[in-house]
Amino acid sequence: MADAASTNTGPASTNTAPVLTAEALTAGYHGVVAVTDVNLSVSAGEVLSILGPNGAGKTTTLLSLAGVLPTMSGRVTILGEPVDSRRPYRMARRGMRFVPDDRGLFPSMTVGEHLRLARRRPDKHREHSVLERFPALAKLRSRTVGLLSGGEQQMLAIAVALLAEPRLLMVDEMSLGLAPMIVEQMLPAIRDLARAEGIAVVLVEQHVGLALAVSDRAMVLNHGRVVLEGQAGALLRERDRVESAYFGAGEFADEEHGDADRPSVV
Ligand SMILES: Nc1ncnc2c1ncn2[C@@H]1O[C@H](COP(=O)(O)OP(=O)(O)OP(=O)(O)O)[C@@H](O)[C@H]1O
Repeated sequence: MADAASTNTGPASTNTAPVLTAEALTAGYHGVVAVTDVNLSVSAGEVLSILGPNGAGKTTTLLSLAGVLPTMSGRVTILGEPVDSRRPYRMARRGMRFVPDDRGLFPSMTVGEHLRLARRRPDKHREHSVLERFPALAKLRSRTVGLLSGGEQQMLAIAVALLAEPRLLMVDEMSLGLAPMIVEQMLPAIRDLARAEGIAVVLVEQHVGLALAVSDRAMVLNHGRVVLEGQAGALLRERDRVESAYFGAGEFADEEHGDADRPSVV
């Protein structure tokens, strides 16, 4: 983690026009609000992490940003165009890739078939440069996806998204069920590609410390609202503020639960 943090110096070549914006985004299910008043902007080459405890509204936010879940109010744009949940193909053509927490792969297809389908152009160099980041995948081309481990499937899902040369990559809980060692390899790999290729990245993550180490900015959601946001490096140094945002200031600082009992999230 220290390595990832030490290289967290901001995107190499940030194009300042935002790739993704949300203004006063409110979203939910069956008329019940789950997240409200989310405002954000992500530029090319920038990594934003959306953090927060279970049920905070992270996935709901990401689904709305990706156009999978229609917004109840507010506005989301990708490359200056309003997101239209009725036209997912158009959003994909514009370079949006969304990796859901169930990875969205076809269990009966092989790794190689996924990689071939994902390439926008018959460009072997692209495949090599993506697979260099995930060397374990290169040896598994003929393996059926249903027989891959969870970590291997996650690597494939990310590789498939990256092969399409996205302008915007959104990943929901990449670390779900993965060994910490794999997460420690994959998150910096995504950050490096984002920097090198100017991809705007939004991560929903439970590994708070690692997410902050690879991100440029982060926001913490709690009970459907943004309760803390800022530069990731600064938040990494101010873990008390992040923990307060997770647990609510003072919630654990009473007689029964001293600060020492408060679980660490960073
Ligand atoms: N399909 C759904 N129908 C109704 N309510 C839902 C649905 N999905 C999520 N919710 C509710 O919306 C709220 C936010 O859930 P969301 O999944 O966005 O949280 P999260 O921060 O991603 O949580 P976790 O870290 O546990 O995945 C929760 O109260 C949840 O119960």
